[in-house]
Amino acid sequence: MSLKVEHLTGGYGQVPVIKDLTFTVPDGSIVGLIGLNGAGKSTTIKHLIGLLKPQAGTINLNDVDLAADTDAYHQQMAYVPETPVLYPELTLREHIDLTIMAYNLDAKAAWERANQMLKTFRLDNKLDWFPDNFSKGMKQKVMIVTAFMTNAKLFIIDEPFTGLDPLGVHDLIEIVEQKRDAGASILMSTHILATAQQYADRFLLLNNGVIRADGTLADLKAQFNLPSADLDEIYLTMTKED
Ligand SMILES: Nc1ncnc2c1ncn2[C@@H]1O[C@H](COP(=O)(O)OP(=O)(O)OP(=O)(O)O)[C@@H](O)[C@H]1O
Repeated sequence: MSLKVEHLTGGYGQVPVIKDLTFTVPDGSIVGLIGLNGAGKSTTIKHLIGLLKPQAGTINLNDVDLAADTDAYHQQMAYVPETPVLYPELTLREHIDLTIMAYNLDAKAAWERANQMLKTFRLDNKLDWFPDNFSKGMKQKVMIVTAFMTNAKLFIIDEPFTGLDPLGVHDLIEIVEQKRDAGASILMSTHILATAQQYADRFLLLNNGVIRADGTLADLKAQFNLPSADLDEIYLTMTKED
């Protein structure tokens, strides 16, 4: 079960950006996708959400193959992009209703989940606002609510910590941990290593489009032979290898 990626090679043209990636995001775990600017994190994510077509390899979520059954795959996953994408002509309430339709959710239960998160993010009194009236962080929170109100098995979050205030980061982590504890798989790309180290169960270190290391912090310490290092030191060591 969970997300299984095998021998994934892909990118934008003939020359691959990511090369032969094999990894899993197990059920009930938060995996941090870590790498320098240009390492291939966003390209990997674009493949996982079906925006790019692999040159080789397979992407499988709970036995549903992305290439073979794209709709069933998408029903099981939710994505929070780095830059919020909202419909300018729809209110916050209409974004929630649209998500209920797109994911075929039970409206009452979904609204209960959404209302809880809207309250946490202090957006519960802004249901009739349009996206133009929201700040960047507020738009990001709307994206988080519409993703996490679904029953997705896999949540992919691209660089979630940069646009949120510290309280927002804290609230997001609580929401992510609740989903993890309920058995979901979460993959998040980030440069904020201290936060990643605190909350992720496993890490995937990408360097120049290949996986340099994969595992828990203890696994990484062993792989890099740095028994007392933190994620920051391990990451810096990796970047100096080139
Ligand atoms: N639309 C595109 N067309 C062609 N090449 C691209 C495109 N987007 C990214 N690339 C290239 O793919 C490589 C990996 O980029 P990617 O955006 O996946 O990196 P990243 O790890 O997400 O970096 P960052 O931390 O800066 O977001 C880079 O060499 C980049 O130049």
